[in-house]
Amino acid sequence: MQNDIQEVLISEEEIQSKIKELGAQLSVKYEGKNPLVICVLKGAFIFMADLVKSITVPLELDFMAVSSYGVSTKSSGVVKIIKDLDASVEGRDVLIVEDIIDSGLTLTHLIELLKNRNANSVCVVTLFDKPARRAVDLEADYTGFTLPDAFVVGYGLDYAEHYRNLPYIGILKPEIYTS
Ligand SMILES: O=P(O)(O)OC[C@H]1O[C@H](OP(=O)(O)OP(=O)(O)O)[C@H](O)[C@@H]1O
Ligand code: HPA
Ligand SMILES: [Mg+2]
Repeated sequence: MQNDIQEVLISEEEIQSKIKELGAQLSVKYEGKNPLVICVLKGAFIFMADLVKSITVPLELDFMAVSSYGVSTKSSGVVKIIKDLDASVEGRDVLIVEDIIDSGLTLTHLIELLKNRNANSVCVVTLFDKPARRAVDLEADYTGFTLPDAFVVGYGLDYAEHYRNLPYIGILKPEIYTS
């Protein structure tokens, strides 16, 4: 698996220290509240698990599975809901936890959906952002790292369902997805 990586972009240590910072900021933001923290599966599962350990206010968790990439390195533009939330978001302060914002299509769709379901507030935290690839005007409220325009894997992010378990973020050798 490591042999398929051309370059490590962000190390495990850098990721863990950034998540502690984000957790501290979110703990201040949600002081006195009981946010509903939504993990956008599958990619955000590792970030969500690490992030909530650094948030000190009481919170509830829910999970939603969406997919727009399939086995491709480009968004299909169609956001498929594979698993919906268990809880109602009506009147709730919702924190969406994403691993990466690329075209922005996934999040635009989700934010719209949660607002239509009458969430009291919707805030987005993403660990990674690739602003160069945006197809719609969208910015997260909290961002961990800004990435160059390259397809990356690791720390939850996959290529054709592989590499999610790498503890760092790396760029895949081009021959892996062009062959
Ligand atoms: O800004 P966008 O261009 O919409 O891309 C970002 C989304 O794409 C990836 O999910 P994917 O569809 O690959 O599903 P996965 O999390 O199950 O891998 C990623 O985890 C984000 O949810
Ligand atoms: O760079 C990426 N890697 C993996 N999944 C993704 N989904 C959007 N962008 C990416
Ligand atoms: Mg994916």
